[in-house]
Amino acid sequence: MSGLTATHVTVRYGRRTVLDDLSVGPLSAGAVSALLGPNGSGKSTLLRALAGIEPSGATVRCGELELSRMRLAARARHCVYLPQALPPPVHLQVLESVIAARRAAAPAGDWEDDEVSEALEILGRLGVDDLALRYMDELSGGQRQLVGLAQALVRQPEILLLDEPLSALDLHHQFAVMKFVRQETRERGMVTVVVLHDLNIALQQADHVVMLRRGRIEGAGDAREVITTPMLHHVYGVRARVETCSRGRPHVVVDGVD
Ligand SMILES: Nc1ncnc2c1ncn2[C@@H]1O[C@H](COP(=O)(O)OP(=O)(O)OP(=O)(O)O)[C@@H](O)[C@H]1O
Repeated sequence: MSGLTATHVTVRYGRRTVLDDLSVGPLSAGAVSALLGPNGSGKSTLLRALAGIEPSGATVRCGELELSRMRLAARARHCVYLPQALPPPVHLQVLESVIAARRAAAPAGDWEDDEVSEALEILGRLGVDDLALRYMDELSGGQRQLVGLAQALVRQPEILLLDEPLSALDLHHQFAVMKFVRQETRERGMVTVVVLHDLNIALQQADHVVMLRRGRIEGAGDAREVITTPMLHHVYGVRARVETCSRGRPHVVVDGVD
């Protein structure tokens, strides 16, 4: 499957136009693309427009799939969106909730026989299989975020849209989750788009970045080419350097704000 492309993305909230005729992509299959930018720059709005849950008039295509012509339920079978704010937890065991997500993705009568082992495997790869029999409404914020990721990944979408999936996670889980998401993206040839605030994670983990500012795309491409001193000043209003650490990896160091 080739990449995801969206053209003519226009979103208005009341009289305010937040995204004005934006074009994004192609965002490659088998690659992780990161949406970056300051608070309020339009990252979540763009992600919701890609998912089809924010009316935008956009044409959204992925390979042969004309997503913008599909009804939401059909679109959701190809494209899984994990919102920034997860819905309030229900009184379900973690394992039940992951299996329910898997079932929601499959047409009735087409359920997997081994859905318990599949759900446990995903939970295990996220390092939370020990939570399988705990109840969702008794989990911490970070644990809920990890289970939300398991629910998204178990649906095996062609397109995975994650809005700040690391926001509640500790250092270990931030890296473990990005590693897992990268592996799954490559192995399954998914198009993965993830909203991130941590530019160092984007530099290390994203194959492609899109930098937004006030609803406009200021740069798109390889993270090292987009995340530069002038760009950081222009977009975030910070005085910053992109240093190379002792292992040869780029790292953003902020010296001050304007
Ligand atoms: N439901 C809404 N009604 C009105 N305005 C909204 C709504 N949702 C978002 N906005 C506005 O649209 C703009 C873009 O918001 P969006 O949530 O897409 O930004 P963001 O880049 O994801 O921000 P953050 O990093 O803070 O999550 C902001 O100015 C925001 O106030």
